[in-house]
Amino acid sequence: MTLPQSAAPQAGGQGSAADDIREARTSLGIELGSTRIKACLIGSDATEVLATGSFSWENRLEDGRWTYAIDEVWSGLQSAYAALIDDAQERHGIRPETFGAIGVSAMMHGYLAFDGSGELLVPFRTWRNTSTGAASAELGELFGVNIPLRWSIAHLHQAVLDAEPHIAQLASVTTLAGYVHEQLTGERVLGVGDASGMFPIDSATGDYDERMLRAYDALIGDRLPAPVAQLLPAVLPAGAAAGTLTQHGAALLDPSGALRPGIPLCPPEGDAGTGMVATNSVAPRTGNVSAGTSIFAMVVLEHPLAEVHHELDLVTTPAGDAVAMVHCNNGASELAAWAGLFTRFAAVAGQPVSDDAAFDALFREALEGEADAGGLIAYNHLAGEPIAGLLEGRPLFVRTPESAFTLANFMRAQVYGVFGTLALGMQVLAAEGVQLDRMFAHGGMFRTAGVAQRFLAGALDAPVAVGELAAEGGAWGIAVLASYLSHAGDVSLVEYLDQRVFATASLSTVDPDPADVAGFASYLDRYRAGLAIEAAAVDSL
Ligand SMILES: Nc1ncnc2c1ncn2[C@@H]1O[C@H](COP(=O)(O)OP(=O)(O)O)[C@@H](O)[C@H]1O
Ligand SMILES: O=C(CO)[C@@H](O)[C@@H](O)COP(=O)(O)O
Repeated sequence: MTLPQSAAPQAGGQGSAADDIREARTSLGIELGSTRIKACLIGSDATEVLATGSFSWENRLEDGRWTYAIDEVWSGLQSAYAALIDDAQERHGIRPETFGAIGVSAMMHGYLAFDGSGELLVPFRTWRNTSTGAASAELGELFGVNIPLRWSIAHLHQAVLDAEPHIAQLASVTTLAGYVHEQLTGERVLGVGDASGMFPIDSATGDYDERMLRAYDALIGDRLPAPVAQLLPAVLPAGAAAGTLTQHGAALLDPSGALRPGIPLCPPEGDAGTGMVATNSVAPRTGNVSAGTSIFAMVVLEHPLAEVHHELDLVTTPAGDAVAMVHCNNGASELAAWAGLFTRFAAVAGQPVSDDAAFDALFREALEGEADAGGLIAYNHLAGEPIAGLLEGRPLFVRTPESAFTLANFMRAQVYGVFGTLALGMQVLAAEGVQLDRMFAHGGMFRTAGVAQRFLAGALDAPVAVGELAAEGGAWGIAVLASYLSHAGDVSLVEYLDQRVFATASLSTVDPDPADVAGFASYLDRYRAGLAIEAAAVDSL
């Protein structure tokens, strides 16, 4: 997800925003996304973004596993934080040294394993790894719920099954947000939404499911050094106190020494939860789609699902309510690769354009394409894609000799390709009878207004809303969760968002165009049939 566009500077740089910063009526949100680490500062009006900062990074495939270096977590956080401080100085004439509250959010799941002295035992294994098939199948059977490949317990169990030597020294496992939060505060805790992507949560207790904890301990016997509950972080709901910034934590975030310790932190959350907050989608029947490096749709459930489906993951809101998620490992990265190719072409042709301008031109062209993309098909599978039954990624573009190979159709096929696997999963959710009042979309694809939004409405055959702060993301969502710390005693999270944060927010909603709906349905038929080509590519290339 991406950050809100910069708010307008206060007149003379010394208005109420500067007062908010000086008097610490602010909340700092930090999100470690797949392609950017983002920092976002809000004031007493949560909808006003006072300053932002970011740092670009990329996962790497090392020894067959997607990872990020831990050193880069810290250098990236420091850069994003420093950029935010500079932005505050430039826009409001003041360098913040303290905040009312801080929150940390990050990509969810995966595996960060530590020994008793806090040493990382193996390189960070991110959500994108699909090497946990045996573990996920065994746990799904044991628990009677879908355990996706990227769940932390699947990573842990796979390491046990593979008898990895580090298991003997294992003292704790956490997510990226949990790790950063612990370094900043000394507290080994996790927001319930992020925890739900480690191990199944019982929404009635707001904690790890007791029955499943016991079943896992019985299965594992002495193959782990401790009962699994001792290895996992403690679970907290939104609004709970989750520790304060220590001297050590302050120095990690701001090596200049200006940042003061003692600031309260909210429970660290995953980007699913902060996406729900950023789109006011935490109440039953609300849904949202996040379209970034990955793409995933979530709907807050009114009733438990009737059956287990491998296409549907169960997580929770930051308040602990059950959410069904259709998650695809591959979102808009392949689209970005094609946009990069065209940007380079423009440069070598002597007409350089910015990345945003290239997206704008290519997306506008896609609007001119045929409703079914002229028979062209694009597969965005850079990484394995469980819903499509693919263990590895092989991005492909396919056409027949008679298909209409134009730039407009090509670009429409690429945008449709981002929504292809998601649409397959959404059909399963619809067949479960899950009702939703609206779908709210967010993420980098919506930086170009009106195009991805229209095609997504066609793909889902449902109205799609995009917020005024269209590209607002998890960094803003976690800043809002941090601001909720001082209100949690008075109002529920749903009320806080409805009444205090989103009361005046305006939305642009696009209804599905019947021609797009029919065109996408025909694209999806070909897309589904062509998955056999993808599987063959994985086998032979
Ligand atoms: N101006 C733009 N218009 C449309 N799509 C864009 C634009 N800029 C970036 N994107 C798309 O947004 C994606 C990044 O989305 P983002 O939500 O920031 O990702 P993440 O949170 O996973 O790092 C890129 O892969 C790219 O395809
Ligand atoms: O796996 C999940 C959510 O379940 C995400 O954390 C993961 O897809 C990363 O999301 P981004 O593509 O970085 O927005």
